[in-house]
Amino acid sequence: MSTTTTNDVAIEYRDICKAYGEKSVLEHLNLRIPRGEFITMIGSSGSGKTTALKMVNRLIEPTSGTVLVDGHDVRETDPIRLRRNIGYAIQGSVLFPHMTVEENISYVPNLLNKHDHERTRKAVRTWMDIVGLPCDLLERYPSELSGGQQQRVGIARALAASPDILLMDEPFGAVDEITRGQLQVEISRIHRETGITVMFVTHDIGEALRLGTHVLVLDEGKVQQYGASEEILARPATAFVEQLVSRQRHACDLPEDQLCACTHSGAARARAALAAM
Ligand SMILES: Nc1ncnc2c1ncn2[C@@H]1O[C@H](COP(=O)(O)OP(=O)(O)OP(=O)(O)O)[C@@H](O)[C@H]1O
Repeated sequence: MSTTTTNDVAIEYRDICKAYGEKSVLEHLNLRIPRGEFITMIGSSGSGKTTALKMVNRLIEPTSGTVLVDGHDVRETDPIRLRRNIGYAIQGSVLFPHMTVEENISYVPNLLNKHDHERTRKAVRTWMDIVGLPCDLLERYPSELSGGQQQRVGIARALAASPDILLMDEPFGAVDEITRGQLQVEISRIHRETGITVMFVTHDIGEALRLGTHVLVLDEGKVQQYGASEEILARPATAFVEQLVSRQRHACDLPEDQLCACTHSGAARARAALAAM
């Protein structure tokens, strides 16, 4: 039985349903995300991942049910205050085009530290370092950066106000494989070092299994499985999850019959597969 108390829970979905007109998009989503977890969300296109993510910072409201952040119903929290504590990074560049890199990253910290610009100046340089960007890019405009650099600036901007929660919607979808690998390493390190709670939407099952402390698999608005990567690989709960992970297993050259068995050796093989990724 879980010993997680309400205080340890960063985000909670309580019986969330969402419909657009007649179309049901999320059905009775119940999920508790403990502080400091890195949740990856994966599923077919249109399965409700972005919808679920955007409910945390109130960009989307549920049709019924309650979303809690730090134990508080988000509907009762001022959206501006709520969003200051929640970083948000999405695919592609969403930087302000008319602002330099420094102005982009310091935008929210400047709102928060109105009188202490030196503190913000130092924080921006620290975040540049953390996301692996040289400070000589600070005076450039977004159009003068590569896609990977823009993505890193977007992550630095999302993190710059030191939020407790980071929402990422396919943040590495628009970059090449090498940059993607580097960004994955960096976001893992940032998560380890800051203890931030991360929700991360991806279409890449390898990325979901590699980055997530827990993986949420959605299909047609319903949770198919929620568990650690080893668990998902070793014991897929539904045919949908089985199909999703089978290609990953082939990539790792693991015998499916052994992975599917509910045995310790299955989990050990799954761990070995993850370590080899
Ligand atoms: N504002 C809207 N009005 C009507 N339907 C919407 C709206 N926003 C999303 N939808 C629909 O809700 C469903 C879920 O969308 P959502 O973006 O949450 O899915 P997703 O799992 O993130 O998809 P993808 O992986 O393709 O990004 C889709 O069928 C989508 O077309």
